[in-house]
Amino acid sequence: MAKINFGGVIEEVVTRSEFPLEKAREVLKDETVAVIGYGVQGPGQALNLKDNGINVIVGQRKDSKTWDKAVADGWEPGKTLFEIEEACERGTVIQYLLSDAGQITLWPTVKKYLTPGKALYFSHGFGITYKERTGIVPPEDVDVILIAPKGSGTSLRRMFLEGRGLNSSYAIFQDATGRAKERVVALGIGVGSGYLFETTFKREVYSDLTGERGSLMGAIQGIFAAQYEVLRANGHTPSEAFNETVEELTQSLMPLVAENGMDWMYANCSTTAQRGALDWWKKFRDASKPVFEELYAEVAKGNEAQKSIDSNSKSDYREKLEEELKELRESEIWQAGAEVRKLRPESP
Ligand SMILES: NC(=O)c1ccc[n+]([C@@H]2O[C@H](COP(=O)([O-])OP(=O)(O)OC[C@H]3O[C@@H](n4cnc5c(N)ncnc54)[C@H](O)[C@@H]3O)[C@@H](O)[C@H]2O)c1
Ligand SMILES: CC(C)(O)[C@@H](O)C(=O)O
Ligand SMILES: [Mg+2]
Ligand SMILES: [Mg+2]
Repeated sequence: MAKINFGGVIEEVVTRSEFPLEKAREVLKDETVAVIGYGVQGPGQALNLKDNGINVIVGQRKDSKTWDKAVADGWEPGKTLFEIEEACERGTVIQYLLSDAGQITLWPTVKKYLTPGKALYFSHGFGITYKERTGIVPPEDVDVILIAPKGSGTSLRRMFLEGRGLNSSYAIFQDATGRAKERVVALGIGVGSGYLFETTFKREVYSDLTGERGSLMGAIQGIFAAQYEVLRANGHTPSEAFNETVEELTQSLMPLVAENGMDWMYANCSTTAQRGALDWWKKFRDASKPVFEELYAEVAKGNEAQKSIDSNSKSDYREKLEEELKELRESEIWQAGAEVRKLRPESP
């Protein structure tokens, strides 16, 4: 494993050059990888594994939209696409990619097929870490492993097709066969990861729940809304407020930050922007840090997991969710955004 100095802290990572695809194929040559669930991660991981020459089948509920999607993606019923139970029976690696709530419901069924020597694979530390709440306790004679792509399943597939790779974390919760490490790393490379960094199930779920509620989605949406509302309240038009809040960030600055870092961005904007951004960032950090601390504490107590389990198990879950998503979709900022996106010269 390569030792990398991340800003003064040495970590070990697995790169594709030290664990090439040929090695992954060799490790997995006698395995049948059953990808259970074809929502967001399922398609990305299953298609990348297939294109990487791994023996993979998909397990999905019949008579569902996602079954039809799997067929449209080229999975063949009875050959590479099966009902969940049949796929679990055929798989030697069971990639448990149902929604976290679906994993709880289906656990008694899936557990039956975890015969000795199989591997149970997750892309989230949720089910295992919060086992008192999920009831997911695997038998002791199977490997329990995790590859968590750090991004959407949509990006996992898109980046793979572009010859790039999304980074993933990996973890071993249980090594029953003595092969858990080579299995998990081979699967990580097989699903198209750019490189792999080590974690535990607990650290994965704590950081993931914090990130998606925080700077990846929750906090950023909150900051977008706050700035947009202030600009609008002060007489700025929707197009001006949206461009100055979101469009410039995603289209101009973030690609540069992705390439070079925020430190470079600070060094390569106007002196005026530089002065202001240097003066204001600590104020924003200090204002938001207590919220992040509260968020992390809620995650660590299991309250965020419980909220998500409870809301997912309500009978009117879908309707309530649709109402909340509609509110976001119909908010002025995202309505303005839809128009701004259409005006991009490259838009169809
Ligand atoms: N969405 C992402 O991009 C992403 C990123 C990293 C990790 N993850 C993790 O990967 C796993 C899968 O997430 P996802 O977003 O792809 O899931 P999802 O919400 O898209 O659902 C996946 C599948 O679960 C099936 N399902 C849900 N409830 C079911 C039930 N009761 N019985 C049978 N099938 C059921 C759905 O039909 C669907 O095919 C989760 O552990 C998630 O935390 C997701
Ligand atoms: C793609 C995300 C936000 O990183 C993932 O964690 C999820 O749960 O969908
Ligand atoms: Mg997540
Ligand atoms: Mg995530």
